[in-house]
Amino acid sequence: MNKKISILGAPITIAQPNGGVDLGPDAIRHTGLVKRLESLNLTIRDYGNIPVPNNGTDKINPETNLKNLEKVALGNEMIAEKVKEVSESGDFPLILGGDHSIAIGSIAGLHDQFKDLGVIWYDAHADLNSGDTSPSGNIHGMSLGVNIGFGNERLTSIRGKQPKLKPENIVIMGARSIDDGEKELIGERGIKVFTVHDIQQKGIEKVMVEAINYLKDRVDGIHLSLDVDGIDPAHTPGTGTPVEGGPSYRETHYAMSLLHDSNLLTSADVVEVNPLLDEGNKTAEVARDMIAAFLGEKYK
Ligand SMILES: NC(=[NH2+])NCCC[C@H](N)C(=O)O
Ligand SMILES: [Mn+2]
Ligand SMILES: [Mn+2]
Repeated sequence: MNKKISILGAPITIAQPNGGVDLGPDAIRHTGLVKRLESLNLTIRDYGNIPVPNNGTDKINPETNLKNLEKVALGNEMIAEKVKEVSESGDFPLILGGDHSIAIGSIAGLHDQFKDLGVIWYDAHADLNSGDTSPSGNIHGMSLGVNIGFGNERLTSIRGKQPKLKPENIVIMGARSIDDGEKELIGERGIKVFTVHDIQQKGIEKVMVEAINYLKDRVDGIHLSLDVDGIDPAHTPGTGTPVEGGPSYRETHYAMSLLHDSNLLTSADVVEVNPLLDEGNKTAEVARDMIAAFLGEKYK
């Protein structure tokens, strides 16, 4: 495992409607993240927060069915630049959101270095909408779609027009709220999805091991995109689009630990922590614990 970790705050909030996700990176820092990671013998550099534009509107553009397209694109261009820089310096990029649109920038920034990046998208949602299929116009529900080259060109062309991910390099895990248009795309492109029913049936260990085995021979690194709403809202109430029935803290923690042990993890983003919707700072604390788990913390 890479021992040098670079933290980037990516506080985009205008790709979804709830104020407060912009405070996510600092809420996670306030849990003592850096100390906790230093105790794992990791070297941590914290670059602070990228000054993304966050003055948006809640109006949907009737032509595109998107909200705040230009500003979300600008913010993601800034994120992509910074992620590219950090990743090329040889550090492990750890990007703290911010809403899940930030994965447009983070993955675009990794693309120069990782031409066959694998992604584990741990999320209640698939985030495979586009303006044509979105029920909300919220770009945070479109970021995985954008990364496979699907959706508005202003977003898919960030750092070059080529798709940043191959559909067969993606595993979605924990899904339990997938829109009809997303289901179609999953079928068409053959994207691997483990829903919460698969987790229930096989157990989290089998699911994670299957995911790793599925990816390991075709990718040159694995990026984890951890949406905290992937975890059951009993543990992560501070998030804008919670969905009942998710994997528990314990299951997720074990999954993160297995992912660490695969030795394939090369970067991660942790998104959708909204301290204004939280109970105390509970959700950020869970985020910190999951980060520690995928960076190698063990119980004994
Ligand atoms: N990253 C997220 N929390 N996404 C939620 C997306 C919800 C819904 N599928 C939408 O597209 O509007
Ligand atoms: Mn989600
Ligand atoms: Mn998401």
